[in-house]
Amino acid sequence: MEKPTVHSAQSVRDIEDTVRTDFRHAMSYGGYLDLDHLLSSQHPLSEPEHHDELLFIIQHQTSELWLKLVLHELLEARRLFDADNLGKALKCIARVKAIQRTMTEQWSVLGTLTPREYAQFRGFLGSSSGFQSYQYRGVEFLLGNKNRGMLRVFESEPEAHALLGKLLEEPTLYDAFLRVLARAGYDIPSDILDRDTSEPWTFRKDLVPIFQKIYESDDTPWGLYEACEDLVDIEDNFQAWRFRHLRTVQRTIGFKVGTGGSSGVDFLKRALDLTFFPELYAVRTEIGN
Ligand code: HEM
Ligand SMILES: N[C@@H](CC(=O)c1ccccc1NC=O)C(=O)O
Repeated sequence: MEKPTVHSAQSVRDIEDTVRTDFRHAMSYGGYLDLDHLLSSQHPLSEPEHHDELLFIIQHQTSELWLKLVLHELLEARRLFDADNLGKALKCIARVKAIQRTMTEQWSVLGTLTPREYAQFRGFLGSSSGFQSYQYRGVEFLLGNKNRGMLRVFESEPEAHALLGKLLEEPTLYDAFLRVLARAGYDIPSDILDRDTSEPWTFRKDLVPIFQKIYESDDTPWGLYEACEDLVDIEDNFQAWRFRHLRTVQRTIGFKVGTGGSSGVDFLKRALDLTFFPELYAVRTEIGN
């Protein structure tokens, strides 16, 4: 006779008696997370409502939540660089890198939106566009892609304008790191340390031998080497996000002009030529054994 198969798995789990069920006077999940607010913040505009507009809204809202945390962590990393607390700064950067990977993988969700589905509600988006994301622009500013002209987009949003104005003036994460290097004894030219930090970063050839020393010397403190590689990782991850955005845009709207007024794919392509930390890439050409 065949043995009966024993199934230990069940389809119902008992709720333990100790599980709390009365939240009239106690903090609950929804209360702590303000879910009423969060989950009533999706307002599709299409009429009749298009099934896929909710996907579009949630993809953007989750991206904005992650960008909020990226900004929070990068600001803390910059503060920790200023305090010469390299270990903790790198912990913040590790979190940023993990968020970036999640944001890049998230494009696969929007990739399920077909061109026709998007065309059916695109008209309801009017002139709104990701180009107007102040948090995205804030991250770019903090990483060194400063552009005063971008502020004009935010003239009708005073808080966003003020935040970007501040980030435009302040030192970038890279500025803060170069100051760490100067304090650690590396010969960073003084005009770099005193530069007008509201200007975009421009390539400095004289930094390349300094990075070469960091990369080639066995005496380099590990944290400094690691910080250099982390910056390269951040730039790499940023470019991967831009590339997936570009490819998603191309498969969804082809070569149509953007709702924000740009040429679309062509405009986005040009962002792939941008670099935050050019010397950290240039040094690779010089590295020997
Ligand atoms: C079907 C989906 C999407 C399409 C067709 C699309 C299209 C575009 C286009 C054409 C631009 C150029 C500016 C313009 O003229 O509008 C742009 C910029 C931008 N989009 Fe999207 N986008 C999509 C999804 C997203 C998502 C999910 C995000 C996440 C936040 C996003 C963030 C941005 C950002 C930050 C920019 C500015 C990029 C830059 O300055 O280089 N986009 N998008
Ligand atoms: N620029 C997009 C529209 C778009 O994607 C969008 C519209 C409103 C809010 C966020 C958006 N996302 C990224 O640009 C387009 O041209 O179709």
